[in-house]
Amino acid sequence: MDPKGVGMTPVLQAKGLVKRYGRVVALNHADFDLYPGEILAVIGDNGAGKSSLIKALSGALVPDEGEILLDGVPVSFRSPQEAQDAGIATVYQTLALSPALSIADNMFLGRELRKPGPLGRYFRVLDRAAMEQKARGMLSDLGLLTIQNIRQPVETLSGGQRQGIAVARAATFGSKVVIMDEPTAALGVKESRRVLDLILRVRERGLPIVLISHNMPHVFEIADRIHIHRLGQRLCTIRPKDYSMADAVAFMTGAKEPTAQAA
Ligand SMILES: Nc1ncnc2c1ncn2[C@@H]1O[C@H](COP(=O)(O)OP(=O)(O)OP(=O)(O)O)[C@@H](O)[C@H]1O
Repeated sequence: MDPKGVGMTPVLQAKGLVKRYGRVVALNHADFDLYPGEILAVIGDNGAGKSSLIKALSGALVPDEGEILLDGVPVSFRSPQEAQDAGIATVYQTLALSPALSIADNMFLGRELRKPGPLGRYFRVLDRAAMEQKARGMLSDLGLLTIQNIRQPVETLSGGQRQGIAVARAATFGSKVVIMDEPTAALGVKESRRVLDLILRVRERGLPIVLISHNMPHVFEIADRIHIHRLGQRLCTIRPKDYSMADAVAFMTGAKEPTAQAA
């Protein structure tokens, strides 16, 4: 599928990001564009600066130079919370879920619904029924209702199911962008399949996704565009249908240079 949003204002954009760690330049005038409704994969060799880029976009790192724009408006995040509040939801490899809490509790962690009226307002009584109903609705929208019991503690779920909860949570709360860092790295074949399907379903709902992955078959299967990062900057972006996986790896490692058009 062709990315729908290319040519429109990027949902999330970075221009000339620089991040130095002493003498190491992790980001060397890096640019980034994510368009509405697309799955953008970010690939690059170890140490190329992918994590630094993602951290800058998600508020976990403050760049030394450069600009970040959300819906065309310059933003500067001083913490991941600020980025999240602005609509940038990040699902990390090490998931920020509380294992002992239920699925519904995890989905509403920090955003609990209270009972209407004085019970909720003054006595802070949680509206469990409403949370469970909303959680169930969201999971079923995303095709995740193989999870039978919304009250079941998250520690009883598989890795793929946990990713599902984290993504559902990210997709529920007014997010504009979902960033997923190596979502399938720790998963088996079947579970990976489910997570890839989930990413496609999130796109169907209109949310653009940034997918950081070392898994070329996964990237080539689901990405609309691929941002290739090398030596702290964006080398080029390609469409999977125009190039082979071998080409992408060759660009990544520097074995081959992209055409002027891709660069
Ligand atoms: N906190 C830090 N302190 C010092 N150097 C750092 C720090 N974080 C990253 N770097 C350096 O910055 C460069 C880019 O690292 P980054 O983690 O962004 O790359 P990456 O593409 O995500 O790599 P990988 O695929 O291996 O995770 C590397 O040379 C790394 O050693």
